[in-house]
Amino acid sequence: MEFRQLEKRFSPDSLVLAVDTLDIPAGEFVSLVGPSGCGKSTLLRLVANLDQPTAGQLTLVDGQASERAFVFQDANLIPWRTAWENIQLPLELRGKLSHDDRNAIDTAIAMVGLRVEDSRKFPRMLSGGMRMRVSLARALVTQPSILLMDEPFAALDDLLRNQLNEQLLDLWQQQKWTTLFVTHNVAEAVFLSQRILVMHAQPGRIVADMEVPFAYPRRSQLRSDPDFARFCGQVMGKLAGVAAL
Ligand SMILES: Nc1ncnc2c1ncn2[C@@H]1O[C@H](COP(=O)(O)OP(=O)(O)OP(=O)(O)O)[C@@H](O)[C@H]1O
Repeated sequence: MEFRQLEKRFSPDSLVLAVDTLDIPAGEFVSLVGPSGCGKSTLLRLVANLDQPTAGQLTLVDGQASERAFVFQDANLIPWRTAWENIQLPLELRGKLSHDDRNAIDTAIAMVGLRVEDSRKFPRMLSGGMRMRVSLARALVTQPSILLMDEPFAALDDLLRNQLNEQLLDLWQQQKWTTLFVTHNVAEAVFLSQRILVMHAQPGRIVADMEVPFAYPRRSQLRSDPDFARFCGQVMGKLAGVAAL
């Protein structure tokens, strides 16, 4: 993913996002952190092709443009469809469902740890964590090469969030999507990512590009490692520097 002099304005006199040079290799897990309104979601929307830059270029190389999937903070499920039927939706939009599509749905359900009996339920019958698993399965069913996640676990309790973080990492290690993950939680960004981009507001710019020095697979014990706490402190320091600007 190559960003070159990329700019986004919503009106001529307000520059919301400016990314001069940024390269994200295929398969990398990158988190974006920064103050509210600094343009994190805008950057994700540009990568998702949900919005267009007003200047510059964003190039997706190596066939990455083929499939991009987006997971939002709100699971955004259709209430009158079962979980299974929600997951089926992106395949349905491509055309008539094939036998392979049905297998892909079953695989996605198994990947996110959803029970088959829960996949037959309607969203209102599922917990917040299960709804997020359905939302993730709906993103994964298309076998994306790019996964865009905008605070997907922010509404969940810490225990569940940690569990889902670990499961997400296991899946990423198997599937190696190029992943852009927006979060306000520094520990979550450090636990998940290979690289953290710290952003600054007005206009949204990347002010620090930090490599996370922990090997995969990462297990829950990492969260109580003093080196983990130290690195979180460094990221917090960059964020505090941004807030002080
Ligand atoms: N469609 C739009 N029209 C006008 N302004 C917009 C639009 N979308 C976003 N903005 C503005 O662009 C800026 C960046 O918004 P964005 O949602 O990308 O920030 P963010 O970093 O994701 O914020 P948060 O952490 O609060 O979710 C904000 O000032 C916002 O008001």
